[in-house]
Amino acid sequence: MSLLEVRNLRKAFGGNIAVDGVNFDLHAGELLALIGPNGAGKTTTFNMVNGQLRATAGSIKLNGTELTRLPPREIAYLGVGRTFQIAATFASLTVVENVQMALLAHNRKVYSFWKPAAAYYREKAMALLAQVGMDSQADRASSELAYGDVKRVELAMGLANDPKLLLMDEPTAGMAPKERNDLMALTKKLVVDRNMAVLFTEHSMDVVFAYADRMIVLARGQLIAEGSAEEIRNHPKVQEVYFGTGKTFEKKTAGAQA
Ligand SMILES: Nc1ncnc2c1ncn2[C@@H]1O[C@H](COP(=O)(O)OP(=O)(O)OP(=O)(O)O)[C@@H](O)[C@H]1O
Repeated sequence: MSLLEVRNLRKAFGGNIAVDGVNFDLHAGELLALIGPNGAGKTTTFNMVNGQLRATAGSIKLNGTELTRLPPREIAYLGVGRTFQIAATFASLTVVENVQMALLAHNRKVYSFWKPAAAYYREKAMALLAQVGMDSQADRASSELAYGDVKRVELAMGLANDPKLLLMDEPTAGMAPKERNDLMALTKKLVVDRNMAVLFTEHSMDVVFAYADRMIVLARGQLIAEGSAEEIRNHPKVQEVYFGTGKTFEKKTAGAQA
């Protein structure tokens, strides 16, 4: 059985059908990219998987449990995580405190005014930071971190609920090529080490082709292709929808920059 089974998933916003009968599977230990041009329905699909949006029709099962009528909290509890965007919210906290806050949220603890955040889950938070290579920077202010390091901390926070499936919405947006590759190599390692699944959206085709085990392509709400980098690159429908968008599918020449 697949970890995640999406069947005939549909979302209409009034007359606008954002997701139109989408089917796909995702297995433990797999890094699956969800790609497609702007407005294809990627974010809407994501938001239905984690319960932020209610599907108009169709089914989403995690290990056989139907998610479509569950609230986001229950879905998180069942093992669907999502990377946080900490930049705006928790810049005033230290690195480790950010992860502690994510652990607090997951464990439904009520934060007490009289007990500083530093008192909760420090050890567990340090263990998560070690997994993303950020334990040596645990007590720094998050606001001082380089962007690539912020993304690592976000990844550690996403692991706070020990997810079976982690959703990552454009994880490498705004990053330089080297940082991008480091973050995706780390993500891939976590997928293997933890035997979890990752579903990620991404606009950088280089990242997708280099790291995804498999990819699915949406266009105007419909799934138009599914397969390996090679299959997607050569898929006529994919080439058609990307034609003119500036995203190319040529094979990389030897020595080309990722
Ligand atoms: N809350 C909403 N209300 C109405 N229409 C929406 C809403 N959210 C998304 N849509 C529409 O649904 C379609 C799919 O949008 P979605 O954001 O899922 O695409 P996307 O593939 O994530 O695009 P992008 O790559 O630009 O983020 C678009 O036509 C969009 O305008």
